[in-house]
Amino acid sequence: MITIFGAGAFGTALAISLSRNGPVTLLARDPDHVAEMRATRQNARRLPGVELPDNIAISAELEPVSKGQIALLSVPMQRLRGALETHGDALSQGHLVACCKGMELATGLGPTRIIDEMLPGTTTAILTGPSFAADIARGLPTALTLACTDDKVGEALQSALSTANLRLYRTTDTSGAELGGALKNVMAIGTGVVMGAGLGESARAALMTRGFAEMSRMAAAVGARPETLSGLSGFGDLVLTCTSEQSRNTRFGVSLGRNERFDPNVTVEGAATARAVVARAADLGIDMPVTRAITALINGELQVEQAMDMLLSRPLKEE
Ligand SMILES: NC(=O)C1=CN([C@@H]2O[C@H](COP(=O)(O)OP(=O)(O)OC[C@H]3O[C@@H](n4cnc5c(N)ncnc54)[C@H](OP(=O)(O)O)[C@@H]3O)[C@@H](O)[C@H]2O)C=CC1
Ligand SMILES: O=C(CO)COP(=O)(O)O
Repeated sequence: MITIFGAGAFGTALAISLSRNGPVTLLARDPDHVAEMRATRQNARRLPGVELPDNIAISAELEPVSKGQIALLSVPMQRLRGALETHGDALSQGHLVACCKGMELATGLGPTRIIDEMLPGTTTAILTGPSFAADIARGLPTALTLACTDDKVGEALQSALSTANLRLYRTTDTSGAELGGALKNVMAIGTGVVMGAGLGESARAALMTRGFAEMSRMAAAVGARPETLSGLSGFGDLVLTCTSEQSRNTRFGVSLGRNERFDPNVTVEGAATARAVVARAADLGIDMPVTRAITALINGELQVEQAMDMLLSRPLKEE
C-alpha cells in the first residue's frame, strides 16, 4: 500500500496513476475535504473533473507507515517542514519520496535535505520532472526522474512508482534533481512575465537559455551532476513549465507582466523559491542576474522595463 500525504493536484494525480498498480491511500488534512471526496469520488477543490478509482482510500488520519512502506510527500515546499514536525513520527519508518519542487525560504534547503534534517537516518528520495497533474491523471504518457541516494532503494522505488503511462528514470543525484525542479519554476515566472508584457517569443527563448545557464552554474556550485540538469528534472521541466499556460508559475508571471492581480490561493512555488535562490547564490558567490531580475519583479522592486534594461545593459561577454 502506498501512502500519499497531501491531496493537492499532484498528490491526487499520482494516486490515480498509482492505483493502476494496487491500492493507495490519499491523505487530506481537512476532514470536510475527505468527506467531499469520498462522497463524489472527485477532488473538486484541487483536480476537478477526474474520477478517483475505488482502490484509492481517502483519509484524514495518517496511520503509522510501516518499515519500508512508500510514502509520497506532496505538499507545497514551504509546508514540508511543518508537515514533518507534525507527522514525522508516523512517517519515520517509511521510504519517503518528496514530490515538491522548491527551496525553503528560511534555509535555502531542498526537500530531501529537509527530510534528512527532520528525520535523520531515513532514506530519502525525490520524484520530479516535467508533468502536469492533469496530464498524469488523464493517463497521458509522462516521464519523470526518481532520485535516491541509495541506488538499491532507488531501484525498488522506480519499479513501484512506474505505471503503464508513467515512466521513471533513476539517478542517485538528489541535489541536482531537486535543484532543477526548484529553479525552473523561477524561470517560468520570468518567461510568463515576458509573454504577459508582450516582449515576444525570442525574448522567452533567450530567458530560458540564459536561465538554464544559471541553473547549471548553481548546480555546479553545489556538486550536482551536469547530466541531471540536462535531464528530465532540469532541462525537461524547464521546457514544459516555461512554454505552457497550464503552469501556475507561468500564469503568475503572465499576470505580473500585465500588472494584473493573481489569486493568492494558487500554489506558485517559484515565488518564495526565487527569494531563497538569490540568498543561496549570494552565499555561494555565484552570479545569477536573470534570477535576481525575476525576484525583483516578484518583490515589486522593479518594473518590467527596468528589469529588461538591467539585463540588456550588462557588459557583453562570451557565451
Ligand atoms: N500540480 C502539478 O502539476 C505538479 C505539482 N508538483 C509539485 O507538487 C507540490 C504540491 O503541489 P500541488 O499538489 O499542485 O499543490 P496544490 O495547491 O494543488 O495542493 C497543495 C496541497 O497540499 C496540502 N497541504 C498544504 N499544507 C499541508 C500540510 N501542512 N499538511 C498536509 N497537507 C497540506 C493542501 O491542503 P488543502 O487543500 O487542505 O489546503 C493541498 O491539498 C508542489 O511542490 C508542486 O511544485 C509537481 C509536479 C506537478
Ligand atoms: O511542476 C510542474 C510541471 O512539471 C507544474 O508546474 P506549476 O507548479 O507551475 O503548475
